[in-house]
Amino acid sequence: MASILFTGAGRNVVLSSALKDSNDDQFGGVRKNGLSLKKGVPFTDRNMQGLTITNVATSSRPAAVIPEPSLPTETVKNHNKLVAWTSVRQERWEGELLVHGEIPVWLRGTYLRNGPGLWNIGDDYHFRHLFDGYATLVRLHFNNGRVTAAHRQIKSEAYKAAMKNKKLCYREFSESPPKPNNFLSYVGELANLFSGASLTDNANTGVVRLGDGRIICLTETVKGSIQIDPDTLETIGRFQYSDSLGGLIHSAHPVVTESELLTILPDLVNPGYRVVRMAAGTNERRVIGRVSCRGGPAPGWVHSFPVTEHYIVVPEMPLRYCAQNLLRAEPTPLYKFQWRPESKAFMHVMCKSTGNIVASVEVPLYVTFHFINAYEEEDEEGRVTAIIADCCEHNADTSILDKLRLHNLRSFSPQDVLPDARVGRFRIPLDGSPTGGLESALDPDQHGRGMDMCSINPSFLGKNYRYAYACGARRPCNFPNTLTKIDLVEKTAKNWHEEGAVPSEPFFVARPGATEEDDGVVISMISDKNGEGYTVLLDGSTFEEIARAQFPYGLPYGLHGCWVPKTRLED
Ligand SMILES: CC(=O)/C=C/C=C(C)/C=C/C1=C(C)CCCC1(C)C
Ligand SMILES: CC(/C=C/C=O)=C\C=C\C=O
Ligand SMILES: [Fe+2]
Repeated sequence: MASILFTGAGRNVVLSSALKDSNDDQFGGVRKNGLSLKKGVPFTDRNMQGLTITNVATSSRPAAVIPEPSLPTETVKNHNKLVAWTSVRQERWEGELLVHGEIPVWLRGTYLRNGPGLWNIGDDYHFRHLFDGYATLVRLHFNNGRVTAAHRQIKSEAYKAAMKNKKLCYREFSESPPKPNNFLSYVGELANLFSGASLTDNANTGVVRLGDGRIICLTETVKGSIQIDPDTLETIGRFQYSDSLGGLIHSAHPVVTESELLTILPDLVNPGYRVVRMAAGTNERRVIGRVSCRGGPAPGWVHSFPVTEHYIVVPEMPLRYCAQNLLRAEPTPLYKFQWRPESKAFMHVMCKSTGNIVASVEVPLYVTFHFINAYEEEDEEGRVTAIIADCCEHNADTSILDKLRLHNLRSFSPQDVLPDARVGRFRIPLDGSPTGGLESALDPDQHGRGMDMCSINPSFLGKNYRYAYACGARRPCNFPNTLTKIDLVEKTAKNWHEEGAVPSEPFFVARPGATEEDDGVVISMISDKNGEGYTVLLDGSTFEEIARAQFPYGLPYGLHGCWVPKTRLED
């Protein structure tokens, strides 16, 4: 085992790198024939981009051993370049991060982030779209003002098959294995699609902590629900639903509380949506209710959905699944979807306890991936008159999907090509009115007309709330490049920005005992323009930076995270 000593302000950080072939890793191994790391180089130097490492451990003792690890040649080109859209494959990496500023001592626990961090299969196959990449977990563990980090690939069947066979083996978001060349194999392929056998289980979108403590990584295919160990980031295995509900696809973002998981299963055969509940401690989903589509011919894409205290809102977006596109091997402009404005847009409201639909209204056309939150609006007598549901809304323009192609993201032109987005606020009346409203909750210029990747204080889930955190824009840009705190009452935003950097979803963690909604910190991981990576902590209230912790190499962009509080047992 070799170690790299990194010295920084008042603390020694040792990255011990096992530069042997690892027995527990059937795919990896350190790549050879690359650059050598200079002895004694502090880790703020740009020296470890794009590493493929099998095993790294940390140590807090001062180390004298200075290794010369080999880096892959391709890492050279990442120097001085944003690494957000570059594959960084880590079969396993762990290390303590150098902290600047002060991490509050009350912040004790683990932030896990999932996302597509590997967009190639060897040298020959390169994915096209951000959402295609193989799932990559990053872990930040906060304890007593210190941060340790880890980084590891999820071993889905899709990932293992790709690494073993050196080719794409399952249907990913935008890509499918090559088309069969004769009728018989085409029929087989059809059967594989409808049985789900050819769909990916690459759980690259989110990670949730169930009420019973199990950690599940998710994508939009039901089979892509994978349990991981939050301490080691090891893949435990597929999360098996014990019910017989079937279903091939579900929302990438279930709503998870201490007692249950709620999710939506779109029904492509008989267009509609099944809303299901899985109680904590079980693997069994039970149907709460079903709602049929009002437009057609297929359900709208449900990447996420909002809930209030008593209701589940089922969005029916005019960006709909498309059976023909699902069958195609080659990508279409909207991938597996189709924009059907003539089919209109709807919002359905289902009662959580009965499954009854209490409202189903037509709303203006919209495009969203992420709902922020929802709540019940009451009159003076306390009667619920409407549901307010907020989302990151892309002005009913599907072009954002194309902008998330890797080619576009990697084009570092100063052109302002990120389409405008806003906080879209739906008002869904519960008085039987046939239509609902959709307006901007604040002037989108407050957040640079960019808006996505949101979080709230989880204690305000489903309740009247004031603050949302998200990624916004400092123009010109081709991707959201700020962190923004939205005040929905004052209709203002506070913005954090560092030139050339791409921040990931700001994640709010409340201070234990807090009484104010914004009393806590916001965590984000940043890929900066120099090819480096760090995590930043902002004060949830002032939105000022309070600390940053530097990674020894740049991180690929990641999507969504969750918080695993430190348990008493760990004290
Ligand atoms: C990363 C992200 O936000 C979304 C990922 C979505 C995926 C992987 C969707 C995959 C699908 C298939 C492989 C076939 C069926 C349709 C669909 C759910 C889009
Ligand atoms: C990263 C993203 C949209 C950015 C646009 O402004 C959407 C991610 C969706 C999946 O989680
Ligand atoms: Fe998402």
